[in-house]
Amino acid sequence: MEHFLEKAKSASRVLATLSGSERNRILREMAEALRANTMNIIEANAIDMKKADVDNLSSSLKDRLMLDEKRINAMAVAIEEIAALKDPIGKVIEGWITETGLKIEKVSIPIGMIGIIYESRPNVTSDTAALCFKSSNGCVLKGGKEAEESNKIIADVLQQVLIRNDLPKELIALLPDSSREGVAKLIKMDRYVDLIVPRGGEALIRFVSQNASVPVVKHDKGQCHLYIDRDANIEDALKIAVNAKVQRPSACNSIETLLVDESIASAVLPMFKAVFDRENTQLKGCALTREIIEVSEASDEDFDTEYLANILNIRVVDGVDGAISHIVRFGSGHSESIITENITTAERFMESIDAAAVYVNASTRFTDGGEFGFGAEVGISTNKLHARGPMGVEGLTTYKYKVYGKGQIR
Ligand SMILES: NC(=O)C1=CN([C@@H]2O[C@H](COP(=O)(O)OP(=O)(O)OC[C@H]3O[C@@H](n4cnc5c(N)ncnc54)[C@H](OP(=O)(O)O)[C@@H]3O)[C@@H](O)[C@H]2O)C=CC1
Ligand SMILES: N[C@@H](CCC(=O)OP(=O)(O)O)C(=O)O
Repeated sequence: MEHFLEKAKSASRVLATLSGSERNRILREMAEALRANTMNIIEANAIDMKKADVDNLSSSLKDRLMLDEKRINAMAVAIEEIAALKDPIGKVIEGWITETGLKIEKVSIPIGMIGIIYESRPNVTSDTAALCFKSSNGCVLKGGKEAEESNKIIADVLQQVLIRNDLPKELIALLPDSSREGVAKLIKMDRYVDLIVPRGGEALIRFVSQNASVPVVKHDKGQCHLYIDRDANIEDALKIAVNAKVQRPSACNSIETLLVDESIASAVLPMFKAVFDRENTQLKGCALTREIIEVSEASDEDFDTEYLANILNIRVVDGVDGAISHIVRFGSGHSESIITENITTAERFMESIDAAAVYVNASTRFTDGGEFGFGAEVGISTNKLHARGPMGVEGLTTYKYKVYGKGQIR
């Protein structure tokens, strides 16, 4: 492992010799290579999917894992969008001249070597590789075990492009030992790895936070909420609630709980039940909810559960403050939304909620690198430092001060 990481780290230094336009050209080649290998990728993915069937994996896991022509094309488009972004490296963020006449420039630079541990979602392999390459970072990727064959072929296709361009293939590397022991070693290799991004469920985040000596940017689970205020436009609220739960329940940015202002609960809950029944959503409710509509009981454990499935809790709360209290207790700092036409209430929610993305009158499903205009994302950072929310190329940079003198001494 150490030898492999040493090689990968020294490979990452080669990136400093490439101009932004060269990196973009190579990225566009990577996109084309993915398209050209569509059938090979689908074949490799079929092996993973067959194993997923044999192992009886959940429908949300299979939905994340599955690749078809459309999804592979979307991966290629994401790389092209990343290529089209402004170069995040070498940007003078600020510049000034001090009293002593020193010219100081704060300039963006790559972080170096990034280790990314993620779920069984093969598009993350090409998305993160492309984001790292664009921002001149080397990367070591460790995807979920269920996606092994898909990840291998995607990484291989991208590496072949590097080789054709006389670049070391280790710039985009899969962790050779993908076992839990391999992860345990990786997160302690601070000599070679500059940042670890764990993207996944609670067990992964806990393990990495407790054991890493490399700095970590957590991409934790999404325990997301939608609050329907007394001043909500109910037509919008119904549409947004359905989208935030049903469009892709397996995604971390989908909601798990609907919070409803008690002053409108008896009028609106039957409407929410009707729309969710049409979507076959399994509803669970608090005691007040169950006085109004017929649903099964939601316990505190349910309010703390990320279903990643078409299941939704409903809780009646005492206005915006009740919603904020619930979110403070159960939220995971990912994405939260309020539906209201009242600007004061909207602002109160915006200012009080401590999450990576806080929405007014929109679906939490928008917390996504592509939707934010970043081309793709390494993931949704639930950290406050160093990056927050969809982590794109900007989140993969740091800076240094370049100080130009004319013989000054202090
Ligand atoms: N914030 C964000 O950006 C995102 C968050 N998520 C969250 O991820 C979860 C869904 O992913 P899920 O399928 O459960 O993924 P897991 O958390 O089970 O797995 C993700 C990765 O972590 C590894 N892993 C898991 N547990 C450990 C551990 N204890 N020690 C070392 N490595 C570990 C897995 O390896 P292996 O497979 O080899 O066991 C895999 O590579 C949801 O909670 C979702 O909200 C998902 C996507 C984005
Ligand atoms: N980029 C994603 C968000 C990340 C995410 O949810 O990942 P996952 O939990 O693996 O489905 C999207 O909304 O498309």
